[in-house]
Amino acid sequence: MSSLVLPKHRSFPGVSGPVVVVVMDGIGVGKHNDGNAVWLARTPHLDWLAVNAPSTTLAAHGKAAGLPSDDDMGNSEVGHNALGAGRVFDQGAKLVNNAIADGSLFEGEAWRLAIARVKNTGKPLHFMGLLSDGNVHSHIDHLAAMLKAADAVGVEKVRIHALIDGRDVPQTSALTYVERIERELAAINGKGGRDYRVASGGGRMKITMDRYEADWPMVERGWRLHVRGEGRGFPSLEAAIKTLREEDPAVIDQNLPGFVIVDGSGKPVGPIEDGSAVLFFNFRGDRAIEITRAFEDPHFDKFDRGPKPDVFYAGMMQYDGDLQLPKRFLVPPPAIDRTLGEYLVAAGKRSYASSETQKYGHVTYFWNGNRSGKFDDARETYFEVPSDTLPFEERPWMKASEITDALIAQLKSQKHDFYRINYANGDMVGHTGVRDASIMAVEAVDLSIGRLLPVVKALNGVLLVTADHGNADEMYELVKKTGAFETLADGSPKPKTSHTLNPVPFHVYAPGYTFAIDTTVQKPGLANMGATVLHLLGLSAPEDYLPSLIAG
Ligand SMILES: O=C(O)[C@H](O)COP(=O)(O)O
Ligand SMILES: [Mn+2]
Ligand SMILES: [Mn+2]
Repeated sequence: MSSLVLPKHRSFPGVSGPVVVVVMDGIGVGKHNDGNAVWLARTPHLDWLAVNAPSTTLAAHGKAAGLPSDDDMGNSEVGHNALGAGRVFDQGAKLVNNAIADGSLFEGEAWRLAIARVKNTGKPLHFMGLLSDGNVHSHIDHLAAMLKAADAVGVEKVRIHALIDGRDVPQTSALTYVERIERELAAINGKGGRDYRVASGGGRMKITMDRYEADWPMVERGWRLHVRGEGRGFPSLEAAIKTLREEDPAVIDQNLPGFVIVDGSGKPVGPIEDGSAVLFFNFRGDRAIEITRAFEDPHFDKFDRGPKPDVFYAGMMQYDGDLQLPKRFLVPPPAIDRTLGEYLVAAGKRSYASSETQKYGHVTYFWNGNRSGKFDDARETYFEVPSDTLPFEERPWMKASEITDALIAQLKSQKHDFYRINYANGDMVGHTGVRDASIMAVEAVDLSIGRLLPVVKALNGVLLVTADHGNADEMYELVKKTGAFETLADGSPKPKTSHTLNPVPFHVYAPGYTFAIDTTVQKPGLANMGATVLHLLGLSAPEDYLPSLIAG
């Protein structure tokens, strides 16, 4: 293993104050139009930085973030991994594609044990996960490939627990995926001897996919539906979605209430019982960890699980390498090593990381290459501000002020060398599809940045302002070919809830220093952040890190 001790930077001794990175989650640089909440927002500080601070934009999606193609929008996981790791790693979406294409997924131990379990017991093989092609947490192609493979090896009974998306894909697109999966199931069942069906479901922001322990009752609701078969019954996934939409025409997919599928006599078709196997087919960890804990932790106390079924459980990936969660997984996760955080600890530098609950793991766990622990308790301080648990469009300022208060106090204490924070607003409010609330969200971030500027200046520090991917920069869906707004039946623009393909800003606020952007850097992207921070701290980056964005 190469040494973690880095030599001094060849020409720069390091700034005399702190280096601060602000990640404005979901604030990209998009077209100037009526759907761009970032452009529409009144942002005097970001505007000032764009004119007066060395600035550029960074690629934050597709291959620059380790995703299969440049049609893949960026997301928090891949974005923070790139920011914190100094290099681009092939990410879950791509690794799973490869493992399916070369067959290694089906040769792995987890798959073989799952199949063996259900063949021995005659119980169903359960697939749980996000039913869409968003490619952020999951991809429906992966599920389809596994269904075919299960059929090919003679698995008779399959049950699917479908989390409905509308957050990484258009806001009411669920039936597209329902139609696809029902087609796959019908093709398998049609040959005879198979009983493959959907067993339960619900909107991903209502059940199962909580993250960072923001809302355990969400996971409990999912557990009751998937495992115990307790919930409102419908004859099919399609009937459930259509009825729930009729009852509440304003509901968008991510917020659909949970349900179970029942047979003619009203009995749930697929509770998860002893002897079965459960494969959670999401590859991304943040929203997979809690349900995984419910399945695996013998001392689980976050809600009353009732009698825990004796099942074989595996995730698509291992979601947390430190905690070994889950123990079994279908595809090995990216081996993200030698992250910025680890190098800083080895260099004796002290770091502070903070956000509110919704993004807390982004600046800790994702930033550190999907490790939940610290590298060094003495040199690292992490601080979480509890997030609201109400709809974010109702509080678009979220906890930006509290994160800023804490950061300013820490900066003034002069205890740390490197600070990183994430403002969740642009992203979490952007995902609601409410444009006007998103404008306020961006303004709240700008206000907070305005408070940081004089503090950083007084300490002779440097503030780097960037984002992990776009979101609030496109609040209306665009017609691909023309770039015009898509419209709803009443002619109004169709709200967009997902991330964007846009680049993100990068500003270097460094009063008293004469930094310039290094314009020779090819295709600057998020993964250039690692070397940039090391440079500013007077350290030379490891050879395989992408170069610093600052000249010199
Ligand atoms: O999990 C989510 O909320 C979305 O799927 C992606 O958003 P994030 O990547 O910004 O967390
Ligand atoms: Mn994000
Ligand atoms: Mn997001």
